[in-house]
Amino acid sequence: TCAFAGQKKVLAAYEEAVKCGYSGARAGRLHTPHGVFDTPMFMPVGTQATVKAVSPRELKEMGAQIILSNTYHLYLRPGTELVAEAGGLHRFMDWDGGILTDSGGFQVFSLGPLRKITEEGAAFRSHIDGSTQFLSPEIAIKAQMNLGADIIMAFDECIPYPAEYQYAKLSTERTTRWAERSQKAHTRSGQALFAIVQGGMYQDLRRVSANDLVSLDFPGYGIGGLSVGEPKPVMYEMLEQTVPLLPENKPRYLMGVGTPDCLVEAVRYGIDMFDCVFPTRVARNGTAMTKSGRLVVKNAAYAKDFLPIDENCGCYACQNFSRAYIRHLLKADEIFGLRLTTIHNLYFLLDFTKKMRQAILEDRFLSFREEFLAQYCK
Ligand SMILES: CCOC(=O)Nc1nc2cc3nc(NC)[nH]c3cc2c(=O)[nH]1
Ligand SMILES: [Zn+2]
Repeated sequence: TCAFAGQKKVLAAYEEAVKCGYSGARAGRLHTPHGVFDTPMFMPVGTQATVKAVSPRELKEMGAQIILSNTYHLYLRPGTELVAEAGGLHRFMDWDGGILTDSGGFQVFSLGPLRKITEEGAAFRSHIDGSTQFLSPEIAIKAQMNLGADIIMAFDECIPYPAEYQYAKLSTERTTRWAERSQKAHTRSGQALFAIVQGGMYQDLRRVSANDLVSLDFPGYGIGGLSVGEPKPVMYEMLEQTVPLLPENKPRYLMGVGTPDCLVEAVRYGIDMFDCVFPTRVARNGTAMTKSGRLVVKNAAYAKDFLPIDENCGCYACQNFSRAYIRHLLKADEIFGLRLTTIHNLYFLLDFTKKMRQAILEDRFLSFREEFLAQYCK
């Protein structure tokens, strides 16, 4: 079950609100078998059943609520039946918070050398051992039921960017048929199946995709096919076309996003949930996220900088270590260096979503957004 109680601020006069630039931002509570979680929320990505370089205890400590794991990877290695025998993904990785698994759709199309997509599903070669593999809605849902995540995703095709209108149309219609097959294959109660809106960068296809999936009645909706290289204004335009068509009392999850500037814009359009590998990935090459932009702590400029990455940051790295120390560890290829930059970046994004939630609840989200964007350079 996944009930969403959006605490959307009730506005006296909607028209009045629109004039003053009222946004669709809302602060909600997501109910799952592993707890009730606040939105807007950022979900750390733990592709292979671990959020790289940090422990479940550290994730808890920094305020992570729901984490993401990739079905495609776990299906290939160690196998989703094995995880089921181990007691499911929560037990396997010792995480008692929420878990969301993706259907493997995106990875198949972006990772493995793709073989062929048919009505039945997608044939591809494993990026691990080159073996020929096949994923379909039924196989992807069975794999996710084996993993036992709280929220699972319908099998979809993330349309590449750019794509011809005709291809986007056919693919989106197929994703809707796959969503229906995912629904029929999903027999595990207590687990929420989200559909994924596609439509490429075409307004009309986005609206058709959203309306068709809403009429199939899912407990939540992912917005896919974005953050695939399109200009940000195009992504925002697709959000503007899609989000208003989704039920207000259900969670909206924008996949693969992103940087703080994208998060604050997407929240303005009414997005509740985000995931992105960016904070953990850039951390591993020594880049820290701050409210004024990125800080490459590996740079020589910080060799004798004995201040923390961010003096106002409450994370373990900023409370105890200097830029000079972290730079030294990174230069010396010490694993602890990557752990500190990862802890900081995850904390930064988790704290940022907390600040957005607070701003929404206190009806000052638009000024929060203005102030943040004025200071943050991409
Ligand atoms: C997380 C649930 O995802 C799925 O099951 N399919 C899917 N995943 C995506 C992941 C994405 N990451 C990015 N940018 C980094 N864009 C994405 C799109 C999809 C998608 O359309 N469909
Ligand atoms: Zn920090």
